[in-house]
Order: sequence, then C-alpha cells, then structure tokens
Amino acid sequence: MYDLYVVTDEALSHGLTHEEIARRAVAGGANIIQLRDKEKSSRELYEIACKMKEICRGYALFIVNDRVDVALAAGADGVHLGQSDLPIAAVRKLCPKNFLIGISVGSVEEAKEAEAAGADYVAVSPVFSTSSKSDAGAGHGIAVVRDICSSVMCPVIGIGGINAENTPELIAAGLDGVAVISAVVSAPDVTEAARELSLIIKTAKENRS
Ligand SMILES: Cc1ncc(COP(=O)(O)OP(=O)(O)O)c(N)n1
Ligand SMILES: Cc1nc(C(=O)O)sc1CCOP(=O)(O)O
Ligand SMILES: [Mg+2]
Repeated sequence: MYDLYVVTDEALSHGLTHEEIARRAVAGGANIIQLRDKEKSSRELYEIACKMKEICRGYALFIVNDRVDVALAAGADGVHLGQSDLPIAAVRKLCPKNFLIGISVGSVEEAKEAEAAGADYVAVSPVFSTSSKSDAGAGHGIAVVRDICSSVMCPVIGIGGINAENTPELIAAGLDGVAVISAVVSAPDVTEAARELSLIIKTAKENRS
C-alpha cells in the first residue's frame, strides 16, 4: 500500500501543475500522492486538492501536507504532519474514521512516540541529504532506517534523496515504501519514472521475502 509515495512540487517539475504531476504519477503506478505547496492560498490549495482527490480516486491514496483543514475540506484520505505541527491526538479528534495521519521522524524515539500516539505511518526524514527541501538537514542514513523499521509495527517509509539506485537497499533495510519528489517529479517522463521505481520497489520486496 505504501510502495511508491509521490510528493508533488510544481517548482521542481518541468512546468507541470500539481494535478498533472498526480495524473502522470498515478498512471505510472504511484500508490500515494501528497499535495505539498507552501506558497498557495488556502482557497487555491482547496481547489487543487479537490481535483487531485478525483485524480487519485480508486488508484492511489491522496494526502495533504501540513494542512489538516484543507485535507478535511477536500475529502482527502489523510494528512502528513511534521514534528512542529499539531499533535496527532489533537488532529485525530477532528478527523473521520480511517483518516490517515503520517508524521516525519528522525529517530527511534520519535518513531515510537508517533506510533504510541496513533500514527498510521512514520516517514524517516531525510534518509539522505537532498536539495528538494532547503531545511531538511543532514541525512540520517541507512542504519537509522534499519533501527526505526525494527522498532515500530506501523508502516515506515523514507524520504529525502531517494532514487532508483538506492531504493533496493532501503527496502532491504525494512522500509515499507519510499517517498520521492525529484526522482519522479523532475524526471523527463513522470509516468515512466514512477513505473520504473514502482517495479524496483516490488522486486526489492520480493527479494527480501
Ligand atoms: C512523506 C513525507 N515525509 C516527510 C515530509 C516532511 O514533512 P515536514 O517535516 O513537516 O516538512 P515539510 O514537508 O512540511 O516542509 C513530507 N512532507 N512528506
Ligand atoms: C518533502 C521532503 N521532506 C523531507 C524531510 O526530510 O523532511 S525531504 C523532502 C524532499 C524530498 O525530495 P527528493 O525526493 O527530491 O529528495
Ligand atoms: Mg510539514
């Protein structure tokens, strides 16, 4: 379910809108799409989110970054929170049953705390250094990924500097899925990049079982 998680970013795409990135990534087999945009107004985000929800319907889960209000208003499947956002328990009170809450973590302690608070997934952030998020900080590396994966029961994904080359070792380390921007969004052919990465993830999962 969490195999390939694509985070949209218009600035890092070759002129595509959030909706078009989502359409192409879903066509390539992405399982989760996240709307991430720090610039747009609430109204703009809401309108985009409504369209993305329809694009994803029946094919992929649709998550909104940061904005619980936009996620709820647009009928998204969930929200992705950072460590400085509202606590999971507070968000849970606002949301319908089955609403997904994911959260960024950088250590085993944060991952255990998130799981105890009821997170549906945790995202090791960043796994490697990346230029796609200016304040991401240094990568935690594969050893931290392995430690987190063996410390919690909830799904663990990774984000930051992940691509077709390093995905197999991350899946072998225990990740349930990988989240990417540039590896898919900045590719010349978004659909083909998503298709290739999906296949790499599936193959890596088969090889570990
Ligand atoms: C899947 C996923 N993982 C991590 C993040 C980063 O969230 P956050 O730490 O809140 O930083 P911003 O993305 O809000 O800048 C994410 N968005 N998605
Ligand atoms: C959205 C995001 N969050 C991160 C974190 O570490 O919290 S890194 C990141 C961007 C990931 O982009 P790319 O796949 O191009 O490295
Ligand atoms: Mg955030």
